[in-house]
Amino acid sequence: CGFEPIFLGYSRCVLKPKTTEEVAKILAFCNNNRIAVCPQGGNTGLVGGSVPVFDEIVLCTSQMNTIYSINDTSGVLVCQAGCILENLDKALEEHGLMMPLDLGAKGSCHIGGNLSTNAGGLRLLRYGNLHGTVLGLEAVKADGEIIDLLSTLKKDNTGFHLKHLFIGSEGALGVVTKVAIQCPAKPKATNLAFLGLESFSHILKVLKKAKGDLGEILASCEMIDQSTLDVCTCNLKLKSPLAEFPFYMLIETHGSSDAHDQEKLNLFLEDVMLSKLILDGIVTNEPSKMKNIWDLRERITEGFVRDGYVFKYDISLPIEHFYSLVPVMRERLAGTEGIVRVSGYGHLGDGNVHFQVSCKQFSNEILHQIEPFVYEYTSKLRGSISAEHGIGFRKPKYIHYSKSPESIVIMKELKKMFDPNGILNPYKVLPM
Ligand SMILES: O=C(O)CC[C@@H](O)C(=O)O
Ligand SMILES: [Zn+2]
Repeated sequence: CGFEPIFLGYSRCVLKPKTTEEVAKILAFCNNNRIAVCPQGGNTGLVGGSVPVFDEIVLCTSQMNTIYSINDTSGVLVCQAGCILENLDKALEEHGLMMPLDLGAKGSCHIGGNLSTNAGGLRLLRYGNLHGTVLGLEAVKADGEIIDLLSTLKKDNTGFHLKHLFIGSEGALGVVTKVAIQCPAKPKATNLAFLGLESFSHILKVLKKAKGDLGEILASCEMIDQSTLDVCTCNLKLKSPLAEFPFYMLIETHGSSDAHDQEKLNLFLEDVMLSKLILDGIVTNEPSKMKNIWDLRERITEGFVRDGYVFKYDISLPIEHFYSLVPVMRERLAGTEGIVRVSGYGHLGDGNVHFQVSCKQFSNEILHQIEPFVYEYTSKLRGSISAEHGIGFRKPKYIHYSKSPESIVIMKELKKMFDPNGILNPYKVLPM
């Protein structure tokens, strides 16, 4: 999982059920025999949630890949949990639809894993997170009981909204087996701007202006700092269409009329150029050019790996502080041997920064200079210590930096209720 050696897993048994009933039988057996289970989708997570760290049985959803229905009119897709995100997108394309979420791992991540981790990704700014787009789901509790919450309705206020308990609980309360999700129309027009900027204060101004001027067509707003872009250009040898600048922004628009969208985008770009908010920029709607630009963003994770060891932090902060941790940490780590780069990039439009410190190899000394400082810093600003990657195996002992003692107690009570024997993803998500 991910690229961090601490997540090397071990398991003697991988089970690949095809149906919900098979999942139910496996869990009932494991529950009765007190056998720990690690639910696993595409195993693309970054916090070790899908890794069997203590010889758990792996319950892998890769054989559960049936699409049951796609409704052209309502836009509702119903499928099994093991469908690969990119395959769903391709299937929807024939119906003029697309998945509401998109992430770098789309070629291997499973929709069930996406739900279980409440995956965010690159177009959350426009289409919202899975708590909004998932209409219903089916899940199996630790004791094998099947919970049918597979509504396809947009509106349903009959009682408690139980589906939300399974979205983002990282397989600790149950295994998601089926999904009903609201899919938007595939945009007829997509345009992508790649901008070079001089400072983070300019980025904030451009973000505000993009929200105001592009309004309903704004779909993504990502930022990358220069040292992060270097992992793509130097480590992966990707080509950037712009010269070097301290910061970059990717702004994608989705709309129904190319002429209308381009007019808006061009006016916006003219303004930000004239007012010197940006230093340079290009805009394109050519699929191959858009792909090359998106590669500079989507392949960052892969690029960082080539530095050696990467300390990764996935943080939500109030927007004015989005980048503030980077200079603070650069100062804190100045002169420390073995550091390759201290960088920040990520989902600017959602206030979610991916803060990374890469070094030639893992070092305890560097780790202790970063942690718990990074969590304390985030907590003081009332940010989240895990904005989209979850808690997994990596962060249970830090959850208190983002959650109050009272809410941790409620989470533990819920866990006891859903999984009294603690067989589902033990030692993950919740602190001991
Ligand atoms: O590698 C990471 O830390 C971030 C991965 C992913 O969330 C992204 O936004 O590219
Ligand atoms: Zn991300």
